[in-house]
Amino acid sequence: MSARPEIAGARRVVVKVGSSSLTTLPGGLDEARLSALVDVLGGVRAGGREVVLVSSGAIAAGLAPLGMQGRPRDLATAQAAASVGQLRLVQTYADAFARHQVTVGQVLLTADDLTRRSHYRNAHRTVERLLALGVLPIVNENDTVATEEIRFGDNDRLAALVAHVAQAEALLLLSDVDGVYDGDPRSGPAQLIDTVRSAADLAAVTLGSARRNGVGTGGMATKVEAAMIAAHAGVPVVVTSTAQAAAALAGERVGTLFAVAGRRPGARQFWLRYASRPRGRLHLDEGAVRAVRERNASLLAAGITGATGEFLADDPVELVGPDGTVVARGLVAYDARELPALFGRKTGELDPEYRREVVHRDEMVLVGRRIVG
Ligand SMILES: Nc1ncnc2c1ncn2[C@@H]1O[C@H](COP(=O)(O)OP(=O)(O)O)[C@@H](O)[C@H]1O
Ligand SMILES: N[C@@H](CCC(=O)OP(=O)(O)O)C(=O)O
Repeated sequence: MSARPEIAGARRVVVKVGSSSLTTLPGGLDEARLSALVDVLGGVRAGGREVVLVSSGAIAAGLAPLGMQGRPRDLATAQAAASVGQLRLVQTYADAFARHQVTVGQVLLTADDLTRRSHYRNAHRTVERLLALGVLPIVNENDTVATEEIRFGDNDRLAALVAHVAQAEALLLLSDVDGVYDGDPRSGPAQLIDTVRSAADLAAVTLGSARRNGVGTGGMATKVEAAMIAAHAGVPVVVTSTAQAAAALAGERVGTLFAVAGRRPGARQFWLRYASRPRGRLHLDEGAVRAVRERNASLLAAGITGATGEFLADDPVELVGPDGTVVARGLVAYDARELPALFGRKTGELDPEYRREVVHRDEMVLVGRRIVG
């Protein structure tokens, strides 16, 4: 039996690989390393498992062809580099996977594709259909159209969301370091962490950011945050180096395992907690806060004192207590402009069309539990 049966037994895996494993600053795309990873994933596919690849590297792969020396600081140039680099990246993958008789498909996502619920369902359907057709989806952020405000920013978090979208049974976060250490191994001796079962296991850990002059973006902090999100959503995660990918997927004890820390939540609950972007706020009185927090109740108009934001019915909003604390997140049943006439009114006093809950319990998640740190 393997050391990590939950990884060895996973039939559908999401594998995320970072820029630092695929590219070098002076040379651009490192085809030998990319090809070595494809050989591993080709083998995994031949063994009957499904793979979704989340690959960074578009911007880094575009630098050398454009004669650029470093990662561009301005958005427009980074987008231009991504436009050139993404094409090279997927073409190189397509050629390498073809040698394993595996067809690949490109899936470019913007944050909006996951923060809007209808788009989220659409992304799920697309990935599901690609897998059903035997295609290996290669996912990246759609850098050429993503603007600063709407970026995922780092692909580690994107990979955690994709693991949920794809209903994966394991997530592998690959980088140039073989696991999570108790301190940045570049800055001195550090100890590898074998397993993380809760945030407490990371209490004494220092997580550095990516090298300033390197090609990666997030460093270990974004990987750990992404791993915690996935583990809380019922997906076990291994953080390790690309060189150890085969061993990790075979369930060997390499890198750092983030053990499953929660039951897999429903799609809507997961989406609300981790992927949605609130479009406004509802201000609750004390009674409403207690009802929502302690009695598992839906939010009724009677307990709302005000609202801010330009939201429409079915948008995600934050539910805020009188002291400004965010209590919950939920889907609001009315447009912002309809609400002021309802505030503080008992349900029986309202016109029949306004008698439904402002936020239904089934469309709400309580907030206040930090998942990292
Ligand atoms: N506590 C830590 N444990 C392991 N690596 C760390 C830690 N803190 C910082 N790092 C650094 O994070 C880097 C990986 O992040 P990054 O360059 O963003 O990777 P990628 O491009 O593969 O996503 C490693 O090179 C490592 O030196
Ligand atoms: N979408 C960007 C990747 C951003 C990113 O997260 O990079 P990395 O830290 O290397 O995983 C690109 O393809 O260049």
